[in-house]
Amino acid sequence: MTLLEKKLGRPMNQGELFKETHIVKKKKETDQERVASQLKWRNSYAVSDLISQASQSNLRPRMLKEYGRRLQAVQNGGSNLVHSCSKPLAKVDEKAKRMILESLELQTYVDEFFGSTDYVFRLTRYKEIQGENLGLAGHTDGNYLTIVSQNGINGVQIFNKNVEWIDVNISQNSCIVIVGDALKAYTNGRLRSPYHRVAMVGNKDRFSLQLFSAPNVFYKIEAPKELVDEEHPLLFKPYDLLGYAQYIAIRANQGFPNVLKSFCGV
Ligand SMILES: O=C(O)CCC(=O)C(=O)O
Ligand SMILES: [Fe+2]
Repeated sequence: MTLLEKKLGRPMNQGELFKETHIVKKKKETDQERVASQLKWRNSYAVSDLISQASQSNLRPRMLKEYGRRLQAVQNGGSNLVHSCSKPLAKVDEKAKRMILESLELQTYVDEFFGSTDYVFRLTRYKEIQGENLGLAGHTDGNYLTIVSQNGINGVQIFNKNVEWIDVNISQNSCIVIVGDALKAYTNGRLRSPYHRVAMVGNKDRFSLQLFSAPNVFYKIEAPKELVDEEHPLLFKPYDLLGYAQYIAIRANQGFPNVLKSFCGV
């Protein structure tokens, strides 16, 4: 149970779920405040939150149980809203992953890859604030793929090679597919995980749905031998997501682009 659920004495309903992931930024924050508020915000449903909280303390068994309970609820259709919102994103996720594996001629790994994958679905509301409003600071995702769907309000920005933040502008019915560090490592760097953030500039609230697919926390993330040769030497030592999340948690945030390389780069 989350703290709010403990207080309520029952699981949260959808409205409360939205509130819990609600980001409000009223003033320019110091770095310390930003990290603190991000950690507060991240106290929701992302697998990385769960792992980082879990790995930091004796919360682990309870958090994992809670995580299991929520996944079960979604799988059982226990929450129609969550189920109906996440299903189309799951389809995109599956299609994208199949295309990626096929394009790298890794068809024989499809079962193992999908079999080792866990999913977390998250709903986030970014509140409209006049002026500067950084909804989520720069980071790379640690998982395989993140599928983002939004209510027509753009906000995601990608950091490009020219050291500029580029807006990701998509049409109302499209979604964004973000490659995470686990897929970068698995593909031995064939796919890159972009450094990105959420910056709100408009005057409307932004609602975003995110489906995170990730290797289960103990799965050894290792590039298949087919992707490693003289021309493509192994870039990352095998690792698991739990270790990676612990590494990031110790550093308090994910705020630098080459965190994967610094963690397990060869
Ligand atoms: O809310 C969004 O649009 C993207 C969020 C994101 O980048 C993340 O949660 O890792
Ligand atoms: Fe992200």
